Amino acid sequence: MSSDGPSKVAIIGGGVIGGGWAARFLLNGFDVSVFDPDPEAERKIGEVIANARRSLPALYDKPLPVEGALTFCDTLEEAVCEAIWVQESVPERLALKHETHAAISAAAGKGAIIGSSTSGFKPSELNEKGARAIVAHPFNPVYLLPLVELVGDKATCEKAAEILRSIGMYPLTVKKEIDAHIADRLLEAIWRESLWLVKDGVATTEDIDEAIRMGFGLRFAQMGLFETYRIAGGEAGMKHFMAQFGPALSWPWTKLMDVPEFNDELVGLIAGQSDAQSGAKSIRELERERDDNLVGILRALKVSDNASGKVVSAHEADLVVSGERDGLPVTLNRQVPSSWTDYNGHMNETFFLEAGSKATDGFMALIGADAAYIASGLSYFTVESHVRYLNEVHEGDRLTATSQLLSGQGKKMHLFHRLFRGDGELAATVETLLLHTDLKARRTCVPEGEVAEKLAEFERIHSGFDADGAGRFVGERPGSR
Ligand SMILES: NC(=O)C1=CN([C@@H]2O[C@H](COP(=O)(O)OP(=O)(O)OC[C@H]3O[C@@H](n4cnc5c(N)ncnc54)[C@H](O)[C@@H]3O)[C@@H](O)[C@H]2O)C=CC1
Ligand SMILES: C[N+](C)(C)CC(=O)CC(=O)[O-]
Repeated sequence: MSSDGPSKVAIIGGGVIGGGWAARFLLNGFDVSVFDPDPEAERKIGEVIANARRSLPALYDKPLPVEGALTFCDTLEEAVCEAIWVQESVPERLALKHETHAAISAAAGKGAIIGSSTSGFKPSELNEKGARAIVAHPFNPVYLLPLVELVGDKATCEKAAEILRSIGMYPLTVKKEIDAHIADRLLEAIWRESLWLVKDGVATTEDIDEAIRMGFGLRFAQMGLFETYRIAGGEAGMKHFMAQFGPALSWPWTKLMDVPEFNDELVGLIAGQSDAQSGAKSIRELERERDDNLVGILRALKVSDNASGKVVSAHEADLVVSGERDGLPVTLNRQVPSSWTDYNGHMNETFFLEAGSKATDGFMALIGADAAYIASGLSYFTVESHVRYLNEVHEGDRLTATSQLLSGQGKKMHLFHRLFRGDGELAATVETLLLHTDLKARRTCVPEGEVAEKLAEFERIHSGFDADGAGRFVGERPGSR
């Protein structure tokens, strides 16, 4: 985003991938203009964006920027005009890519990044008729998966990488151009071998999916291939692994050098089994199932600070929670993820406390008891909390917390958090008492310096506000005092 307002991105081709790019940019505050001659494009992109809205914000414990504006254009030229990034996602046919890139190059501004989502074409092929595109190959769903393979002009790839990081993605620059880049070459190997296994009657499409998701698929999200196999070599590591399994390279473990004949019979066999396996659910339902699982996995990796979880954390660090409500600081602002809801169809009790705990973290940052302070060996420990559940909260609701300091005397920090729903209703209060603690000695101690000063300042300001609902005992009737 520029200081003059949101920057504009153009999406040329708004199918599965173009729609995903549109959602990723839009939800990160960019204005997005789409050109796609399909009369159904607006409906389809609308459905993809709806799925993105319920999943992408759920990755973060902070709010994403204000959403940009989405415009559908009648011409490619109109979409591209003044865009800082033009992303082509038309079908994978080289002649169509040439035609489209000729039009984009003619219409785009000189400084605009022109990216192609191509799964397999090299930049030298895309540009053989004079265009200036780089490959920016994403993964489906583009709004959730961080990886984008960048191939082509170094300076353009560097500029593109910076923008991709700002929208929570992970740019991987491919060292030399090659057909199908990196990941699709790996996927193609699994895909071809799987087609053989179904064609030869060894396994059904469902058996193959179970073989992936019950086993090595689980490993791949967190350690990839080489780190996983290093561990599989036992204490002797990769050398031992290679000594043991190296000979398999010349055993008949693979048919990769051969491809099954691509004909109607093969398509019928695979599509028929796939329909039997998953046809009871619509594609949009399957997408939502996939997205919920991906959010869960990405959030788990965020907690363990591993793999793609690090990308989510890095993006989250750039997001800001700020502002005031009723004169009190806003210390939490986030969307309620589906993983916070339960069998009663609303936010589970546990997560009100989690939200209160995050609001405490937010308040600690405000008084200078932030990550650097904690790393210096001082922190706060919670010793008591009281949650009042006042109104239901549902998946997708915007949850905001304000924090009021009731007392900051000595070692004590007594906070009263109010949790509000997006419609402004008070959903809960979390009253919590914390003690300032020396992390090395594991003993309480009195805070000094900036933290003590800020506590005194907040206490002075916040004492002027009422704290209706604070100090109640469990089971106390409303209005009984
Ligand atoms: N589907 C996937 O899993 C992935 C696909 N890709 C790549 O993304 C690109 C697009 O693939 P999908 O989105 O899957 O295809 P798609 O068929 O879902 O969408 C293509 C869209 O382009 C539109 N289109 C056709 N001609 C056009 C033109 N002249 N100008 C503007 N729009 C036009 C179509 O109406 C359609 O909406 C391909 O290069 C593909 O290799 C990349 C990553 C993953
Ligand atoms: C099947 N595919 C080649 C279009 C896959 C990709 O390009 C990436 C993905 O999302 O799997």
